Amino acid sequence: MNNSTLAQAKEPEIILYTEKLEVDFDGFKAIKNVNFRMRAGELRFLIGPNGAGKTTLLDVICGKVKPHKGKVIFKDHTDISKHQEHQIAQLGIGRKFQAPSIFVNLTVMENLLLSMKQKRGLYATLLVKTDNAQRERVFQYSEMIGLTSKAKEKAGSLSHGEKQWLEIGMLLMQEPELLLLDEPAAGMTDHETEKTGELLHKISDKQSIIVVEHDMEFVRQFAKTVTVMHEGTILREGTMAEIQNDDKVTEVYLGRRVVDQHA
Ligand SMILES: Nc1ncnc2c1ncn2[C@@H]1O[C@H](COP(=O)(O)OP(=O)(O)OP(=O)(O)O)[C@@H](O)[C@H]1O
Repeated sequence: MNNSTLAQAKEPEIILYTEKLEVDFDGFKAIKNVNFRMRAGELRFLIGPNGAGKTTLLDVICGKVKPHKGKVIFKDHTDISKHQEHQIAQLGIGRKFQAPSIFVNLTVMENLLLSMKQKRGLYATLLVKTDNAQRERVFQYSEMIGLTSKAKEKAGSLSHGEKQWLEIGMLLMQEPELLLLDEPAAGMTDHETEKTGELLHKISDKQSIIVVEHDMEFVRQFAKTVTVMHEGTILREGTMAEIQNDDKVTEVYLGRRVVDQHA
């Protein structure tokens, strides 16, 4: 790293950056020399055609995939590229996958309680009495995800969109500083999609978020900054207006205008 890169990297507002990141799957380079960088409080959308390396980049950040080369620097310059997934989660990075992994036979409130950062085991948490601070947190996040009125309903009875919000709420209960979300609005109704976008903006008041997204209408409506990936590299970065007028971006999306398609 040269001096100017080092100076930039030490800027306090940078929450995460990767340096010359490379992921190799048996000789196939899914990520090639990626220098990704984001500031605290950003809501960053990651887009790109199928196979561009978006999910792999999230997998590396959360520790699910180990890079072949390069670094992933989080917050206070900790290189998390060799950390285990649970260590990375403890450091403050939370990942939500596309399929919800909620406990369908437990209530919304119980699901949130179980997700709380604590030393007790899973079921001990449900058996012992919750204290005021815990109840306050459950209330705060059930309110944020719009499920306060359904707090006592079984998670299995929620709509698809509500299940996704519950899982985001469960992630928030762990108080991560950086959330990684994979297509959070996939399969949602228009109304649910709109509410999800608003929720992401609310969360980004305090936390940083990276969203992998295919739905260009959703990105257009809610993105502040967009990173476009293509064939394992970062092709472009900018506002949606800049991205959708970029010839190279249009070209990798098979000549169609980015705003008109669902990649
Ligand atoms: N475990 C793996 N083993 C081998 N190849 C993999 C593995 N995971 C991903 N790949 C390959 O790496 C490339 C990038 O995949 P990745 O899932 O990161 O792309 P993506 O941009 O998220 O695509 P999509 O939008 O289709 O989900 C693809 O060519 C994929 O086939």
